[in-house]
Amino acid sequence: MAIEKKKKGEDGDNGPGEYLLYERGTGRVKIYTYGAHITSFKVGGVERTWMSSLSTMDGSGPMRGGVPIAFPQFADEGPLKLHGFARESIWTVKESTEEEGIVMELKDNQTTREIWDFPFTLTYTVKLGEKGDELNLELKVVNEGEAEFTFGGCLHTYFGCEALSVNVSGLGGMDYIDKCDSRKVKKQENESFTVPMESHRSAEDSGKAPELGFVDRVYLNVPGSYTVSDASGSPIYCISHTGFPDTTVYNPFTGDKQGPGFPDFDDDGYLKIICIEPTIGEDNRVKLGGGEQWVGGQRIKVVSK
Ligand SMILES: O=P(O)(O)OC[C@H]1O[C@H](O)[C@H](O)[C@@H](O)[C@@H]1O
Repeated sequence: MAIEKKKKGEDGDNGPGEYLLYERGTGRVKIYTYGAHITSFKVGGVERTWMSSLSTMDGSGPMRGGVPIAFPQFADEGPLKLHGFARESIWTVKESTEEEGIVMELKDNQTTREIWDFPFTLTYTVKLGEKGDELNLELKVVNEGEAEFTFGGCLHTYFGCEALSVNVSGLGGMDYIDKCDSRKVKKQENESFTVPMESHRSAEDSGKAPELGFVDRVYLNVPGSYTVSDASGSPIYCISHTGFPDTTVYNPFTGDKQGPGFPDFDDDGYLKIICIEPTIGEDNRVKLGGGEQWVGGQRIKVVSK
């Protein structure tokens, strides 16, 4: 099989609807039409993303893990529901071939118009490289109307890893909004970033003692090229993005994951993931005139076996 389309419930699947399994080389991707949400990316049989075992899977809300798509709003940076509606919409499969990948589309409809009154087409292309160890994600936004609109968003990629021992390089010298510290703008001095040592949710924000480890940062105007390495310095993922101005780095660590906003996050989930999300944050929202288009993408190369 190169690509197989599966119906809701087929093969005992407990997910929110139709899904596709896509294989190329040693790579394998599982993606639902609900949210155009990738819930699995394996290379050589090893899972490289992560899904929470507590995730909603019945289509009644966003799924926790994999690669959710946020559009037309990033996080709570605007009037819409957290991360907008794209991750909870049903997309249409436009194309699915081994070489060209899977192309899914979302157009405005009555539901989206009630939330955000603009005509648009989103096209999401998910393509494995020939060997299967590289995954290319591309999101295209077209303004199908005449009036200008602005949008934010992200590809909220959850990378599976030993979160407490990895290093992320490529963020040194960057300014970031520390969402765990009253959105203060700070500069990352070190070239290399590790989860537990540098960051904490401030007492001011949580109302509790600072929690070592909670990371929720939006790095601004980044070049967008990162390497996630293990404790011995061996690279695990080489990641780059285009089009998106910002990068969010996110790991909820202990404590807040069990708060009202995180009932779907495994208790030990923070040990297993780091999110590195190509982002269009509040200050860099994209303006699209009638008929104009915008394209952004993330490239993930899996380096470790
Ligand atoms: O809980 P979710 O809606 O999936 O959002 C998860 C997270 O997404 C981004 O990383 C934001 O920066 C976080 O502030 C938010 O908590």
